[in-house]
Amino acid sequence: MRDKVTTARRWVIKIGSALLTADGRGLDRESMTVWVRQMVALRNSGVDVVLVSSGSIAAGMTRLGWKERPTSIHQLQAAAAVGQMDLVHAWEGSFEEHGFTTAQVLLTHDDLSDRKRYLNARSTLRSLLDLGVIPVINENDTVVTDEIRFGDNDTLGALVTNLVEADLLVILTDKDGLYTADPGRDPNAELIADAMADDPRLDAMAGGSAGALGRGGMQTKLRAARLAARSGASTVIVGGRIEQVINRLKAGEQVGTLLLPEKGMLAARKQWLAGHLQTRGRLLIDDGAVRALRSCSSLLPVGVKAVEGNFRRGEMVVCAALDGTEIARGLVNYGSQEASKILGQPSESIASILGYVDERELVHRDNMVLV
Ligand SMILES: Nc1ncnc2c1ncn2[C@@H]1O[C@H](COP(=O)(O)OP(=O)(O)O)[C@@H](O)[C@H]1O
Ligand SMILES: N[C@@H](CCC(=O)OP(=O)(O)O)C(=O)O
Repeated sequence: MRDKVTTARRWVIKIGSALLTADGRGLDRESMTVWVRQMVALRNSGVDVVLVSSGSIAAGMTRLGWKERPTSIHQLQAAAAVGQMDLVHAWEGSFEEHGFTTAQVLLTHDDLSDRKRYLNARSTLRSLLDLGVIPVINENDTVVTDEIRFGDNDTLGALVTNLVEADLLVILTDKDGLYTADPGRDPNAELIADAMADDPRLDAMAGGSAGALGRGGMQTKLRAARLAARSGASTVIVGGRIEQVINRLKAGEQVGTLLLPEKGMLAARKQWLAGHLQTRGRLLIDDGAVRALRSCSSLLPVGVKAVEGNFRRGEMVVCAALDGTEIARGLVNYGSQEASKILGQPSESIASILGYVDERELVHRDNMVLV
């Protein structure tokens, strides 16, 4: 099941206040550099990374010397305005050490509910990703009012996952994952490894309240997983202090709780795939591959006879039989130049031909619609 994590090409990583601010002692810059190192490795392996970072209010409180979280919205907004400076400064400095550029993106509910602004935000984020920039997103706390704020960044993380069509939402928090009960209160609570996001039994388990610094607790993380599932994305809720947590997730290790979208949701993604993307090229496939695709298998390079067009990894291509009949469309795992080199070859040879392996499939069945 962890292949949903290892094969995901676009990750939204949300880091909560409880983790980022070292339990209220200001920003935990040391941990931030550790996560940055891993996010850089992820990016270098070809995965797009979008960071949703909380912590502005908590960082601002420390800067202003406040011990207690204020209750007045204006004081919270003032703290957020102060702390956001610290926050982006710390992320920027840390990514810069690895030669990566960051961008601050502050969003409000209105930005995502108004179609024009939604599309605008989407284009900007896509452009940033195309430029190889790491977007660092938070809620625009200074302008939102209580009634319209997301409040917790779990929800924001999920909406950003939908917005950028990410395959995976990773919620880093202060507990190792979702437990059968709040582990702070129940010593017998057990970690859940995998579940369907829509499993109703999870509601009672996530019922406990948030920690002192976070806003949502597990309830909002579960809701976020369900929101992310709407666009076919999986969610991992995992402890941000687990050593090498991002690297281990990428390697397929079973850390944290994986919440999967239901099958119907995947169908929705496929519907979207079918209707909304321009195709950039064509793969001509042999009869064996036609049969494999029609029985819902992935397309392997071995079944491809010719590559037409100029496309990049992640773009939509047509898979057609040798007589030109269109069989399927899907998102391709290798650009046209690489695809031409590995066509007709067994997947085991990809590494020796290209010098690296992204995926053994040319088009994975999850990213393919039969025509
Ligand atoms: N079933 C559960 N499993 C794990 N943690 C839970 C559960 N129910 C409630 N919690 C609480 O949720 C907290 C994490 O949420 P929160 O404080 O909002 O963190 P963050 O700032 O990372 O969003 C945990 O510290 C824990 O006290
Ligand atoms: N946007 C605000 C609040 C977000 C917040 O605390 O969220 P979370 O840590 O995810 O529960 C901030 O940056 O402090």
